[in-house]
Amino acid sequence: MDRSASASIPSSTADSPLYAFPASTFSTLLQGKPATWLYTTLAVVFSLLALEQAVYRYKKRHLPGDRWTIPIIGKFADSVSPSMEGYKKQWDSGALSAISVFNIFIVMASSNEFSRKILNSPTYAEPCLVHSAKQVLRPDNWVFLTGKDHVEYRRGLNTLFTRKALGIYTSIQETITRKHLTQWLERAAKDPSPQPIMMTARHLNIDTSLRVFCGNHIPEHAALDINDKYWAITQSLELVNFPLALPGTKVYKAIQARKVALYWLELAAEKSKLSMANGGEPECMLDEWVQTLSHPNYKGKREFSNLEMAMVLFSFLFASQDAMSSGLIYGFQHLADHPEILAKVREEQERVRQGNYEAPLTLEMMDEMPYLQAVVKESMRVKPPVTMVPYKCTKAFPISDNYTVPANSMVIPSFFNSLHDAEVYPDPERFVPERWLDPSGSANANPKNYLVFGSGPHRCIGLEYATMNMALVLATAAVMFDWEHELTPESDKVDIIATLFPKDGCRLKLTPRTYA
Ligand code: HEM
Repeated sequence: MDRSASASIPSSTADSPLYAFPASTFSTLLQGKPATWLYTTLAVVFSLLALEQAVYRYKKRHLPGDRWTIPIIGKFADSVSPSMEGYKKQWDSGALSAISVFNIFIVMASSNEFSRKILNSPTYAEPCLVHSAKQVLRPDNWVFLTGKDHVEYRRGLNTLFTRKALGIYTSIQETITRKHLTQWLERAAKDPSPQPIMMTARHLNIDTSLRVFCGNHIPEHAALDINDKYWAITQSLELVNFPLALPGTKVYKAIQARKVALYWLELAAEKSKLSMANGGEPECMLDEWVQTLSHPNYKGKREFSNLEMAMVLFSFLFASQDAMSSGLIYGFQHLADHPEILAKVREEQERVRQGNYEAPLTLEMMDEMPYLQAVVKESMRVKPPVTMVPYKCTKAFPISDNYTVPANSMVIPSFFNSLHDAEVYPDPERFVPERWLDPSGSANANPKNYLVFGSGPHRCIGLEYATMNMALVLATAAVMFDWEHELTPESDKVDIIATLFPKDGCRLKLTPRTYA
């Protein structure tokens, strides 16, 4: 899920030792002294600032990190414009390291051991999305459930990602993908110069998601409207936002966008229920879900209102839109930069499709494409869409023999170092899909290092769907056109907009492939 963030500030994490300044100390300052209000105020401010430093140092103990924190704002400036270089410096400073932003004490975990430990310790730590998430998703969204409630709710959603369900989604994905890639080619025919695929790939993804989730229960103009407005949601996922959702702010715009999306998704749930009640065949995720709910075996279990269903679908959109777009854009970029690998993808396509490039892909055909699957896996290893997820310690967390993360701190497991561990992935910066083809090779022998989708009770619920979608788009593109990457000084630089994107938006020149 796009919990990718870093030193973002969860609303609920406000741990305010500073503001618990005892009143008795305050009055002592005044007693029997000719202190003016100015002196008093200065004394209070000075004491608070000193206390801030003392608390920071007490919590940090021996962890690497600044010896002093910048008063009040801490590392706020770094979190406003995050850079991969900045993060890498932090991760490389130690397996655990400390920072503070607006008095929220944050422990960054960069090693595989500690990152996994946080993700798999629900009694000590639970996810806390970026600050704006509760406002954007609504606080009653299921993704904010924890513990047993979360496990039970999530169990009910597994039915949406069974192999049978994925089979239904494949044909929708295939249709939408072809439609969009054909439009890409039509635009390229009018203007053959390289164009960034940042927004076109995002549009392809959201259209695919909406159709997979809602089929034809959502009208075309509504899907376009949601796509237009969704960018406001992505922009609101900044690490730090203006705290009040006042008109004109990013969070306000994102809330308006969510209202539009929820309106259409709720209507789609209603239409799906009607269609299934009238004996329709399931054609999308909603239909699959409604059928499961009306099955005799389901009797007596939890019911879902139209609004609840809409909120679940919205959480999927929220979780997937940025991560899938990032994954797909880097998939195109990696293949363009490695023509020898793209050639092998095409050889595999030729073998499986047996010369029929128009025939729709099926799940069974995708099963016969191990090289393509290795490409997708490797692309996300080299450039993980989500590099870290913020968690919050619900109580003091003895994470190692000599360090306990204080209660209410934020802990951020990072995935980058696990995915770039040279012992598991030799030459880790290189894009080498072959490393996944050897079943006894170090990449396959160490599945615990592959944290692209997280780990533990909150591990990504949509991972099969996401990887299948990326594979399907790249496979279809590989047979429809050639793409050339226009290298710019920004191509290898990373923009962190919730997830990772190439700074220049990945500029591609497309040329249709023709078959005799
Ligand atoms: C390339 C695409 C994707 C990536 C890289 C990705 C990555 C992640 C990560 C890292 C997490 C947090 C895991 C943790 O805390 O241990 C997550 C959670 C989640 N993801 Fe994904 N995700 C992707 C696509 C999707 C899709 C397509 C869906 C739904 C259709 C989805 C739905 C979710 C949900 C609902 C959660 C929260 C699960 C929970 O809290 O139980 N994601 N994802």
